[in-house]
Amino acid sequence: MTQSPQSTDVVERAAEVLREHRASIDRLDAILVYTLGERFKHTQAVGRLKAQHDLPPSDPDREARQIARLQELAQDADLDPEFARAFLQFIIQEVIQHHKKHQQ
Ligand SMILES: O=C(O)C(=O)C[C@]1(C(=O)O)C=C[C@@H](O)C=C1
Repeated sequence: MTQSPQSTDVVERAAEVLREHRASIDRLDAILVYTLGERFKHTQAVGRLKAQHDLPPSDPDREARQIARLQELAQDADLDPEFARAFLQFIIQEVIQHHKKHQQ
């Protein structure tokens, strides 16, 4: 079956909807980046504190509580909890590498 060409109106409306979604995506990406920047400021301070007081870079009990909490939040937010877990784990691994550098 051949498709009938779409009217200019339909094509323009689709382009407008796409533009609107992309504007929201750009705004949310900026929020993510600024939020991560804020988070890393706190974890850098934690890293210095841990180095000063000879505390271990990682705290698996704390991580388990964070992951459980984030997975509940993810469910409420209609986000895949497994994705939320993997994302947090990825960030925490990066933080732990930073903490280790403070201790060298
Ligand atoms: O809370 C800490 O002790 C941290 O070092 C921060 C943080 C995190 O990024 O949230 C990182 C490493 C730990 O294993 C647990 C949590």
